[in-house]
Amino acid sequence: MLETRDLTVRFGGHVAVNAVSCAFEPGTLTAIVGPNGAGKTTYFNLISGQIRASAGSVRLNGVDVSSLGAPARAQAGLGRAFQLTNLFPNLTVRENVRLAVQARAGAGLNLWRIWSDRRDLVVRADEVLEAVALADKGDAFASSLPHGDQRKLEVGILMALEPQVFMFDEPTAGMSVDEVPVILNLIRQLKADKTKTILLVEHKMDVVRELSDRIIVLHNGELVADGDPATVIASPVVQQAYLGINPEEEVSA
Ligand SMILES: Nc1ncnc2c1ncn2[C@@H]1O[C@H](COP(=O)(O)OP(=O)(O)OP(=O)(O)O)[C@@H](O)[C@H]1O
Repeated sequence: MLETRDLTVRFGGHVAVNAVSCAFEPGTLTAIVGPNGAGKTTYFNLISGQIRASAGSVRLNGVDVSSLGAPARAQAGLGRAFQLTNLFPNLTVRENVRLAVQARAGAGLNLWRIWSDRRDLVVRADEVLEAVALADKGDAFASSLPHGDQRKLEVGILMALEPQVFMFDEPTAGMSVDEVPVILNLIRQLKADKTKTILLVEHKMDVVRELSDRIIVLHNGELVADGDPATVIASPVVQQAYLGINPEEEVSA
């Protein structure tokens, strides 16, 4: 469904993502891990079109989308949660979700005109609010929500847009311990839909271990490991980067 071929970006002399070739299939959740500065967010930016590649390509359903900007890639089915930047702070929670539902239905963005005769859209918006556990906060302004609820709303908006590819960049960052399970449950629900491809950048290895079908590891912009979670987590590069364990010392100890 989604593929990067030799995807590369240089910032001045620095190669932040270096010839990364990888294909992502529907029905799988792939975690992208690696130490700080490894190029994970930059790789996401290249896929979603926030930045243009210096070389290589991004293909969606076999079509090269490399020349498209971020909005066109979103329309083509690449959905990315943007850590709160895609919320409308002065609209209510329900209005935020409704706008996304409307956009998905191709019904334009006039919040006040459409709702009386599109009961299906109302129902869908309410379903999404239920799914992200925000049904009781539908009338609150997005700006008034605590951080964790804003992150849930952001996921709700993404769900309402029904992309083919869901991209989550540290979806639980800044959330309190009791809020984390809600987001993880949502991602689990999305995973159950075998037509969706999910990419997840996440530092918390327990989350990665639990959710992912596959892990790829970036290091200095390069793809250095790719495989099933157990194998990749046990690999020297991950042990060293995340757990501070030097496998050679372990062996000699
Ligand atoms: N716009 C930019 N201009 C110059 N350098 C950049 C730019 N964006 C990223 N970089 C550099 O590219 C490298 C990769 O950064 P990136 O944010 O993708 O890493 P990351 O793996 O997401 O890190 P973290 O886990 O800390 O978020 C870093 O060295 C970073 O400083």
